[in-house]
Amino acid sequence: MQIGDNHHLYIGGCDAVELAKSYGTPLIVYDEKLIRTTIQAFHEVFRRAGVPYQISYASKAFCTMAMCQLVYQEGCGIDVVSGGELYTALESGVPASAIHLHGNNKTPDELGFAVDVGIGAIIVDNFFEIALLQDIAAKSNRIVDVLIRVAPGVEAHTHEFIATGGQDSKFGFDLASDQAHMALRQLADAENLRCVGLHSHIGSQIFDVDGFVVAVERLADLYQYGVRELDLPLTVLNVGGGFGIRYTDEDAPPVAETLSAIIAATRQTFEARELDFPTLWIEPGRSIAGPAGTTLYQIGSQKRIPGIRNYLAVDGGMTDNPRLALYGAKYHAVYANRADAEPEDTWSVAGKCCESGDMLIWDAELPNPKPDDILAVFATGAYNYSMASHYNRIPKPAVVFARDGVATVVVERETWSDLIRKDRRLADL
Ligand SMILES: Cc1ncc(COP(=O)(O)O)c(C=O)c1O
Ligand SMILES: N[C@@H](CCCC[NH3+])C(=O)O
Repeated sequence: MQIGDNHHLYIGGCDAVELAKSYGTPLIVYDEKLIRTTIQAFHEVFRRAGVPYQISYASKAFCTMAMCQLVYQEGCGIDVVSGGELYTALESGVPASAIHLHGNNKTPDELGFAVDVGIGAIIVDNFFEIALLQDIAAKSNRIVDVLIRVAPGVEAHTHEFIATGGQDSKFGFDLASDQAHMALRQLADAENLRCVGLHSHIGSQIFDVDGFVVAVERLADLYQYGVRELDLPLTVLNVGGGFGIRYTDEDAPPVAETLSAIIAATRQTFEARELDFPTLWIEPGRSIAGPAGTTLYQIGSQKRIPGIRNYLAVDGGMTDNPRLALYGAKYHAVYANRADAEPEDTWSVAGKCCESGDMLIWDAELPNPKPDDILAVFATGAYNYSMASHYNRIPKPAVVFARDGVATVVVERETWSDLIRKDRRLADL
């Protein structure tokens, strides 16, 4: 946390209080340099290991044109999971060849769009999709590079709603019951699909490397089967994203160590099977976007319930950050206008939605609030704006990138008129 002589919080060299004044609240402020240095740190781990690799930013964490431009400039590909994300990445100027498409239920339109623009790869998720995609690729007379998404039966130690690699998951081909092997056999026979790799993503906000290592070992067996038994042109092992970040002091993210351990496990398992080291893909989302984002809110109403709890309400809430409501997520906050003030009491930070679960932080240690306080909630860069809603017809906040003291609006604040833009009045009333 950077604090100026005026005791204000600074983000990317910009005074957060001035940002709130200039652009209004809630405001999501990204430290642009932090996004860049985080990506550079990922590159560095791979470069030091001297292995072929690709970093694909999982745009679901925060998908806007500016973010796609930035991460592509830093040498990332883009992982998209819908036609809308694909469209955003393409409109930002990222070439289709640097994009790959995920999803457990891609529609024919989405697949057709991806094939038409010449997407880099499609990660096929299920048998229904193999048939659909083969048909679409044949009709447009193209050969499409695909990876298969494998459910490796690994339980990542994270919230059950964001664990995705276990056997009972809606994502991917089950490895234990041989469905993944069967998928590879089908792809070996699919004339317009070229299976170039395997993918697994075991979950999100993971701190423990063991799940990744087990997934790599299991995928290596399947990879060996694909190369040796089916003569597939496999070159890619994509281990997904999921690297945990620090939301509060309880979290201690070992991102570089985790990545190094994944590289070492890949080296060991592939060498043991006398396979060439694959191009190792990762798809970090949260770890790139999350720590760089801070949300600024104007403090509003307060109440003390004697012997029970103190509530402090802000001018946003679950509409811009649904993560506490969904996952019981924890956040750290300070007042941006007196960022070094000592806590005086516990204050639970509530949103302004008509919902008791609309909370941002339970029992935060904070100074007693004053009317002009601006609350800064840290690590809100991932799965906040991208999961924002219009519940209670609350417009989505503005987003700025701050760098070397200069702020740039990358998403305009929505207005009430934006909210009714797609509404149509009944003609006869
Ligand atoms: C297939 C896939 N790749 C990458 C990610 C990004 O995960 P994270 O944001 O935890 O890095 C996700 C989301 O969990 C995902 O589903
Ligand atoms: N949206 C979730 C993570 C899901 C990741 C997508 N597979 C979160 O905020 O933690």
